[in-house]
Amino acid sequence: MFILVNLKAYPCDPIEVATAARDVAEASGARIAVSPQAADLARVAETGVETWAQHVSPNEHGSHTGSTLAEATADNGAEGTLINHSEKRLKLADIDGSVRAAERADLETIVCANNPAQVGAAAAVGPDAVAVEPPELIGGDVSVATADPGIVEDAVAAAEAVDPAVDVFCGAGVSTGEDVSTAGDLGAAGVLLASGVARADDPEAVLEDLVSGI
Ligand SMILES: O=C(CO)COP(=O)(O)O
Repeated sequence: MFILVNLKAYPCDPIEVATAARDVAEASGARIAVSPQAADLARVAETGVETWAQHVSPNEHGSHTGSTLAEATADNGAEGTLINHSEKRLKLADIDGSVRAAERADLETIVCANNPAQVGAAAAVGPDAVAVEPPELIGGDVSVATADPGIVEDAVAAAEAVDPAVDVFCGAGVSTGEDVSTAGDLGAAGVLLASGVARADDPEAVLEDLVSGI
């Protein structure tokens, strides 16, 4: 199980979380990545933790003010990127363009989706993985795998029907090792989470509990 911690725009210290994630990953052997704000990519990557972007733009080099270039993201230490997060929705053509941009820059990709139908569409674009995150459960206290196990199973089936090589993640409300374990039992290859770590008093303790569920 891959654990990806999305820091969103939470007011946490990205280096404190990155250092904790690096240490827990090293001690446990678990794969843990941290996805900070674009401006923090380089200093998060310098901690040695696996670093992911929250988004890359579909465009190439050129006159694209305000874009997040995949190549610049990779040059600043990112190894992968989320695309189409529920809080950063894209049109289908732009999801495709962002996946292609990430491929050019050798970034691993997870395309997010609200439900199993969108998971099928996202898988068709050819990312490394897709993630189902019901928007109504994001930021809440109940894990998607507990609140709606069927949506995880249906997402796994939807991706499998399109492209069995595409891994399926789930996210929303994940905060404990038991949540990780339940997600794995439903067929998820990993979890995305944010508030459970980014808003925790002791992020390292939460991460240690999370890896106990792998
Ligand atoms: O959006 C998410 C991860 O990308 C999930 O957020 P929460 O873990 O805060 O529910």
